[in-house]
Amino acid sequence: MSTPALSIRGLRKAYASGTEALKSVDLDIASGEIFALLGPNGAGKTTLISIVCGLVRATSGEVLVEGKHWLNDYKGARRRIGLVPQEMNIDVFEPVWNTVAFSRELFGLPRNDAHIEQVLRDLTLWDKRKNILKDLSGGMKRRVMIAKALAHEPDILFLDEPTAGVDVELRKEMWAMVRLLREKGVTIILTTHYIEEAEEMADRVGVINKGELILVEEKAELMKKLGRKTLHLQLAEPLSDVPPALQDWKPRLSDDGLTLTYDFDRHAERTGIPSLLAAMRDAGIAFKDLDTKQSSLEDIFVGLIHGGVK
Ligand SMILES: Nc1ncnc2c1ncn2[C@@H]1O[C@H](COP(=O)(O)OP(=O)(O)OP(=O)(O)O)[C@@H](O)[C@H]1O
Repeated sequence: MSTPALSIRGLRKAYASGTEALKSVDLDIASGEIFALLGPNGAGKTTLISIVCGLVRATSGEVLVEGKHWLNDYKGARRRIGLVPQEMNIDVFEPVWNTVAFSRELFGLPRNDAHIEQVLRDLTLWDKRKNILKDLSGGMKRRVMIAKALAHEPDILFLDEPTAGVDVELRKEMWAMVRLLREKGVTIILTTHYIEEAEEMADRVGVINKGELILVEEKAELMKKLGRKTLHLQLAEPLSDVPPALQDWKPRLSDDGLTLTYDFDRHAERTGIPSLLAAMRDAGIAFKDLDTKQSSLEDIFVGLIHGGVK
């Protein structure tokens, strides 16, 4: 395997308050991949990013950027990384061009107007380069944040909850933007609460909970391995409750009493469907229609956080 863009080994962080935000995390990120780090509030996502970006000091463990030990080459490693933080850290009275170009200067790099122009063009901000940030839409301001993080030509880009609180249209626009960046060879690590975002974009998904990386998996593999299906039965007559005869299958009844939903493992030898249908027939419960649906990554995620990996 070629050298990972990023290697994290035994990373631990205990804050002075005593909170163990990270408990020995190991993770390799391949060059050019989009990796989504999923986790509930307080799972340790921001702490992980902050350590890799040099904003927070780890209690122990190591971080290698393109095979180089981070601590031996802090400046070099940091230059390879761009960070788009959750909070917008921009001066709203500055023009777009200055904001982005200044970010590059902060890394002590020589001026490179051609690169800044390319970044602004890629992010469709070129026409707005002279506008002050205050006059831009929310979506454009977010793009300026990305442009700032790309100004010093990093190979790895961290996006900390890139679409938190934005509308659906803007979220889709951001996704398109991230894909374009990947096509240009940037390795992307994003944290998100939105399962849909990971499902839509990531090559691999990591699930972090209470400071522990409980799962790292190819997204497609994850869906296949843990994917459960749901059977929906449209009943001929409404039920007021799930009848005792069906309790073994733990089906859920919709509020209107007209739909029974049953989760099953499509890889299991016995899905439980024939016996459920037989029990319904014996109990005199007729249905008009039935269909099955693949569980989403969201269902898998909720199952992992609350029930552990089976
Ligand atoms: N500076 C700090 N001092 C003390 N505890 C902290 C500090 N920063 C974070 N924590 C704690 O560490 C844990 C992990 O927090 P972190 O912000 O990394 O989680 P997160 O997954 O990014 O959460 P969110 O999705 O809400 O941003 C939490 O329990 C949090 O309260």
